[in-house]
Amino acid sequence: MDMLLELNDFVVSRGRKFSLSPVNIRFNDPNIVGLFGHNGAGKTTLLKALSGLLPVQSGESHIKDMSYPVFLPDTPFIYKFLKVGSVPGVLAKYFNDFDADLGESIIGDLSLDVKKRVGELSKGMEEQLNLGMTLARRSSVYLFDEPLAAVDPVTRDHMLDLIKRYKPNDALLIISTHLISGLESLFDECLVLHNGKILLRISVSDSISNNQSLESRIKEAMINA
Ligand SMILES: Nc1ncnc2c1ncn2[C@@H]1O[C@H](COP(=O)(O)OP(=O)(O)OP(=O)(O)O)[C@@H](O)[C@H]1O
Repeated sequence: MDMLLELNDFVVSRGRKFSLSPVNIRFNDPNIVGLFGHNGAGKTTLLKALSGLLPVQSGESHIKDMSYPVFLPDTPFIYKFLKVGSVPGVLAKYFNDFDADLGESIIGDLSLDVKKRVGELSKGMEEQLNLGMTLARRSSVYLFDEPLAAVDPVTRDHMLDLIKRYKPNDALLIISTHLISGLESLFDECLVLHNGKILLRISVSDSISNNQSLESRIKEAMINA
């Protein structure tokens, strides 16, 4: 399997007080990766720097086919004044990698009223629209920053379905989250960050075959850090 994402001595600083330690990691498989860690561990910093939204102090990142990663921020990014039906056409103008036909079909799947403005949607529907439109972009690497944080359990299930249905089979997806319980079936592997360092990388299938709960492995790593 080709490399999908590789970081070599990747260093990002936020002022004088926080820095990612040189991160060295490689992802070859088109997995769904859970990115865990305490508040302030550096999850957003890592995802934003990989997306080109924060400067990198040193080191480098490589992505398959030199494509750009697709980033889903932790707050909705689609303008609220847009009519839902116009969103795919607008995003296709912003993003070269946006598949407008796929965007329209995802809106159809979500049963959204295309005549409503985005700002008139419920919070959960708006979150699903933002997630769905992010999945309508085509890339080898997707980076989602806490997409499941502020939604009720039913909406969360809809969002998990969206991810499973529309994540390209050959792409890597890294999701930062504080939720472990109930998401074991989503992740193929998990990373734990602490103070800007990767503390733990575990494959979910190894954890299951060792009869360990994913939640206890991750909590143990965070508590003992
Ligand atoms: N705009 C900023 N300017 C300076 N420092 C910042 C800024 N944003 C975050 N930081 C600092 O960078 C460090 C890492 O924060 P980051 O947001 O990456 O953590 P996180 O793991 O995503 O946390 P959370 O789970 O709370 O979202 C923290 O010490 C934080 O205070």
